[in-house]
Amino acid sequence: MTQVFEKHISLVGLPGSGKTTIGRYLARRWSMGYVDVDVAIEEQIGCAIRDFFATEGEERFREVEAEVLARLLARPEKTVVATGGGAVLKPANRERLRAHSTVVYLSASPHEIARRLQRDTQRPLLQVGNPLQRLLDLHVQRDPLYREVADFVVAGNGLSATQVAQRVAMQVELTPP
Ligand SMILES: Nc1ncnc2c1ncn2[C@@H]1O[C@H](COP(=O)(O)OP(=O)(O)OP(=O)(O)O)[C@@H](O)[C@H]1O
Ligand SMILES: O=C(O)C1=C[C@@H](O)[C@@H](O)[C@H](O)C1
Ligand SMILES: [Mg+2]
Repeated sequence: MTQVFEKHISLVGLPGSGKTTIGRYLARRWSMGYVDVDVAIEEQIGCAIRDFFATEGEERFREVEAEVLARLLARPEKTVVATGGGAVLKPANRERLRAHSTVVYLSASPHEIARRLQRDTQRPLLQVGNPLQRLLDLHVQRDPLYREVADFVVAGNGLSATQVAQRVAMQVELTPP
């Protein structure tokens, strides 16, 4: 179903909450473009985010992330935007997300996400001895920020990625913002 939206559709949530997976589904469903901010950042920096974190540090990464997000949200053609898990940390990013997109928070419990990402080696923030504890800490810090920026909150615990994607689609289609 081709949909005409006045704003981009942005997905926010913890690492592993399904932003990339569900973003791709929605873009296909609505015949819209899709962009993964992490991929756009890697194109700009010319290396893996994991390596950039290691060499340049998180603060520099957040600056690049803010630049890339601003550029993508300024594009006129409406796209589905899968943000990085930490995009909501900067107030300027939250303002831009709200101004230029309908924001969906994919909420999922740290326990569920830890199960999904058991064998992950790509997410720098989770390459620690106790990834579950890290996810619990990130959840405490970020859940209020994801909620602050969100037009819709969709809970994914116990649902498949397809089920979550269908719920997001129904919400956005039934309640056009
Ligand atoms: N609702 C779901 N149920 C089960 N598995 C899921 C669900 N959503 C995503 N997954 C799986 O969890 C993993 C992480 O999902 P994904 O890469 O889409 O998360 P992300 O939010 O984009 O993470 P990041 O912020 O690190 O980019 C993938 O293997 C994906 O298939
Ligand atoms: O949660 C985070 O802070 C991050 C999530 C990823 O999407 C990447 O943007 C990066 O690894 C940082
Ligand atoms: Mg992703």
